Amino acid sequence: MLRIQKVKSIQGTVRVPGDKSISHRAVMFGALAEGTTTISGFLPGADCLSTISCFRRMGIQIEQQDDQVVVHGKGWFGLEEPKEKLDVGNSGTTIRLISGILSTQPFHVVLEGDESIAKRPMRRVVGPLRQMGAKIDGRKNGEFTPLAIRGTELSGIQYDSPVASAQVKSAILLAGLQAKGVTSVNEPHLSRDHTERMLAAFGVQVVRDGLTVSVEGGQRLVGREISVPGDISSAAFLIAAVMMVPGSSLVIENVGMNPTRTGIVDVVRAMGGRIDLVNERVVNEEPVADLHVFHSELTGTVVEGEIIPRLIDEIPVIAVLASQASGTTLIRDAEELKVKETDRIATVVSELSKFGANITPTDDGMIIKGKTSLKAASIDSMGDHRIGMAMAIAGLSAEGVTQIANAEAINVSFPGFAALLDSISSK
Ligand SMILES: O=C(O)C1=C[C@@H](OP(=O)(O)O)[C@@H](O)[C@H](O)C1
Ligand SMILES: C=C(OP(=O)(O)O)C(=O)O
Repeated sequence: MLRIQKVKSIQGTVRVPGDKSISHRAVMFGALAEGTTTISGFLPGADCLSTISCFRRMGIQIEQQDDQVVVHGKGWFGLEEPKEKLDVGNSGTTIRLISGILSTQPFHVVLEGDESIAKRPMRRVVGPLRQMGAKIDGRKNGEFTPLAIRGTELSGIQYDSPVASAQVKSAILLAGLQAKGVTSVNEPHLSRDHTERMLAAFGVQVVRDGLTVSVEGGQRLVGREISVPGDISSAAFLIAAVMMVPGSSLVIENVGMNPTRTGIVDVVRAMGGRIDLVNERVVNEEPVADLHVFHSELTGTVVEGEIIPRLIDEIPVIAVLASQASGTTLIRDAEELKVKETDRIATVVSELSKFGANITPTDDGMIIKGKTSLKAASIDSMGDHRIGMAMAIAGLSAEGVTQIANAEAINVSFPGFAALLDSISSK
């Protein structure tokens, strides 16, 4: 149980843990590369540890201590058939990206995860991988886990993805690296492009043409050093904390500022919030900056269209911010929220309503009317890390003591969240 109290102000200079998307990819690509990959700034959260454990079970030697990781890659076909099922835990990124990799491997694997993973749609990757020739089975004709994959020789496809999903795009491109001919993926809006950037850093040729990205089969990856920036999706909770508590200001150093991820900064600024970018630089093909965040009075906004994939994981905390902004905030085109760790339209609405917020669900998002004064509540994260953290932030400006059950889910992406928040709060 996590307890959160109203705070007087948020102040300090901090770093957030490493980017989850980049950490997963660094381990996966390191395992498939020839030679050693050394990762610093790795996120030692439960999801990325699931990725490490899956590759260890396939015979890859990986040393991990806190945020330092060494992966002893054995080349694309150096993986071995695991003796047991692979457990992806709570991680959608692990199961979807690994499905693309395993579709090319000459062995049989069963993939499984927790209760939340069992409800998340898999045909979005299973369908296109089958079109490439992959042999994949799963409950409800491959829609749900457990998935059983028997790798084989694949052929490249030109895939028009109905969703802007980096997990779908990445699974297909990874399979495409060992498929005959060229594989390309087109998406309705640009989703996060860490796979494309990191493959290039590992020596792979990746061709982008607008919203279409292509790779040719038969390419090899070469091990290297990767420095992972702080996760903007984790920084988002601290940005929101500053905006919620009058008189606050905070420096968040070394945050990944990949433009496919910075929707949160754009939305907070559109609401009237001040975030200054300092010391902007590029590390391993990824833009990075220090964020200077200042408390500001916010007004409601509309969040829709191409920005949605650029802030999809931040919508729970944007809803919290919107409850403290004057006027109405509309969030549209975000039906993808329904297939995350929980149905995040339903869980944000149910939990934020408990604080007294004025929030209504819609088919593809939510409507929040502000500004309401929040009262402490008894919250359930429902096993969803982002719901747990978003509600903790709401608790910072609520009268009384907020209690968050199942708060251990927060370790999925932000180990040390509660202690970090405490260290910058004055009560
Ligand atoms: O590729 C990734 O690392 C991720 C992609 C997104 O999911 P979708 O691809 O399902 O949009 C995001 O929500 C998830 O937290 C991480
Ligand atoms: C949706 C998320 O992750 P994943 O899909 O990897 O479980 C998330 O971190 O919010």
